[in-house]
Amino acid sequence: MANEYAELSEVRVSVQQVRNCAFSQWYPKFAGHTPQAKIIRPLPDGFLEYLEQDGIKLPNDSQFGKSSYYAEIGNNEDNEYSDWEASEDGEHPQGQDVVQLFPELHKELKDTFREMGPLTPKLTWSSPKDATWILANNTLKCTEVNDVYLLLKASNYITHDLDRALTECFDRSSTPEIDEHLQHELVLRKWFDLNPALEFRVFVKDSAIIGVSQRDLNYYDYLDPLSETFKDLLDEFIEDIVLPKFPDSSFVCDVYIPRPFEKVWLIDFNPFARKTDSLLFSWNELATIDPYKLESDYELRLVQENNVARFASKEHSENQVPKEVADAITNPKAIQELAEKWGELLKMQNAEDSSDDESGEQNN
Ligand SMILES: Nc1ncnc2c1ncn2[C@@H]1O[C@H](COP(=O)(O)OP(=O)(O)OP(=O)(O)O)[C@@H](O)[C@H]1O
Ligand SMILES: [Mg+2]
Repeated sequence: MANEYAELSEVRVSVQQVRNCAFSQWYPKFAGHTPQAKIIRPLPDGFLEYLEQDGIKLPNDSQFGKSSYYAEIGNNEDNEYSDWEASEDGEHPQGQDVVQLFPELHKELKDTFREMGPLTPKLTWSSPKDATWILANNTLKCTEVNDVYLLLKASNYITHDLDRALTECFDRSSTPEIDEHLQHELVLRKWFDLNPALEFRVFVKDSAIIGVSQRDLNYYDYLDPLSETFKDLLDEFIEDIVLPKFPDSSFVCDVYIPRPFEKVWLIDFNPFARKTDSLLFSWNELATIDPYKLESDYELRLVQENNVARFASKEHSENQVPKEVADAITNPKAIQELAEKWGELLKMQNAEDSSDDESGEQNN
């Protein structure tokens, strides 16, 4: 009975390894290989306090120009909320004091939008990927400062960065002072429309690639024939660009390889640790691959046509709605089409149910 189950393989991660993956630690080393970003560091205490507060309050300052969140809302007969009455000075009652917590940062963010245009935010390690539902476009694309606040406030991943980033580290208790001196940063990445099919996660162990996974877990028929092209590009990129500059020999690195498949873009570093999503691999598998004994080349794993259903319930799916529904929200014609499709599906299902009943009756 003793060895009936294989033990879970240990994947040890140190505080230093996690810190190496903080955006500001690696970004300056990879200029020209990673999309443009601005790092704001240190963050004012008032902003961290704001992020930790329950509830979502948005600033509504008239000083720096109007926000679309307030531009069209006014107190009129059609929307007589009781809250409005509390505010006699014409200001939105919700937002009166928020901006006072971090006025300089608020201004800096607005200036950054003016310089950079649309952008996507990230805290020290994590982006608010689980909170896209809160923006009208259902993506991480922000066009104004309030989009940034909404995403960050609505995300559990951001809370994790603030409260539990180092919990998994084996040497954490021996370095308690590190927790106190953790300096968080806000990263503002210039937005570009990337094709999720061409994003990959590269697992590097002891300076060798041990596996690569597609990052978006949908099936794309054109990826398989390109596997060798991707592997050649990745081998060169990790060997020549990443390994000489990244301080660790084991890490997980996210990349983007757009057409015409000549250049690899670095998106992010993550610790080689269980809390990093292993996507199409399992951590047990990754932990037990010995890079010195890899029999053949590493595997670039793609979602196959016949196993899409396995990944049908995706990460953050509790926060997602089908794309058709999201699109339909802004398009009346799409709503009509969606309703028609839905009706057809219901009819089909009813037909199936009644034929099941009939065959059931026959069997009885
Ligand atoms: N500059 C950008 N413009 C548009 N989209 C971007 C940009 N940078 C990143 N993204 C998108 O945001 C996603 C999340 O980014 P990133 O990998 O940095 O987040 P993360 O929170 O570290 O994710 P994980 O938890 O999986 O490590 C990427 O997969 C990519 O699709
Ligand atoms: Mg990451």
